[in-house]
Amino acid sequence: MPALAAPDAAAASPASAPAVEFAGVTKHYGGPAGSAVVALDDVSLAVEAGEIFGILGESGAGKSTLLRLCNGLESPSAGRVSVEGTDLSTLSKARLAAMRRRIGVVFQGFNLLGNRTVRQNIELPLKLQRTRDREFVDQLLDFVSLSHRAGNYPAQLSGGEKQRVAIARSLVTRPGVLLCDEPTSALDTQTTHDILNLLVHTRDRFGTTIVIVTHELDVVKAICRRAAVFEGGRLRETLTVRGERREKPESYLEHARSVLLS
Ligand SMILES: Nc1ncnc2c1ncn2[C@@H]1O[C@H](COP(=O)(O)OP(=O)(O)OP(=O)(O)O)[C@@H](O)[C@H]1O
Repeated sequence: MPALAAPDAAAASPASAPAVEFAGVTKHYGGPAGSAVVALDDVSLAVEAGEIFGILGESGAGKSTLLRLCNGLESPSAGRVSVEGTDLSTLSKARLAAMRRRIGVVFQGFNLLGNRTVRQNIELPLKLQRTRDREFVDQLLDFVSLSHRAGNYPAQLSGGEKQRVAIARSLVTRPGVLLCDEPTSALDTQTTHDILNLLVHTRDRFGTTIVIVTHELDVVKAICRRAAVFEGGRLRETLTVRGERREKPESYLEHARSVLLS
């Protein structure tokens, strides 16, 4: 198993606009009996193009809300969310839809269609746009090492394979930004390592900026250059990951040995 690639190998020049920028963003939701829940409170952060950026926080910290604002599923109560230099609130419905195709999403639960094959799942976003790109789909199947599984259905795949299909599907519209919501929480240690490797390769090959929401510090340590720590909707601190990344063991047995015998 190769070690993970350097976390900032493809970081873009500082001159380019941030891939994602929050400027003074607050998000309220209506609570019971007219009360309001403040899910995000005056959050400002910038994710550089080509960066793999972590979002950390305990349950209810506001992580999912931040992702929904990033891909324009929700709009802020105050402040500005920009993607690739464009303030999402300035976009017409059609242009927001086009922008959302520049933003891929990968979920903890994979969200694959059970009655479609691996290839059909990957092709689905193109089909919804009434386009085809068979050659790119073939390239993506190869990229995620699933060419031999193209005709299989999700139920015939392992969790790691399902997540690789989901990653290929998220890349088929060639997004500039990939949002990952707890992408490895349902996976074992070795499979987590493989998926994190794939995310690093995605950034290196396609230049994709990756924002990864997780509660797993090891995940951030393995692939992120920086991570924002949220508590109760507030950005408490943005940390720069320091030190040597621990190389993951070659096999599950070695991992078990290193944990149980040390
Ligand atoms: N649609 C909604 N309506 C009302 N309150 C909401 C809504 N969505 C989120 N909240 C509240 O906003 C706060 C932040 O929620 P959010 O889901 O963003 O947190 P999270 O960090 O992603 O949590 P988890 O890790 O459990 O998914 C919580 O108090 C939550 O109850």
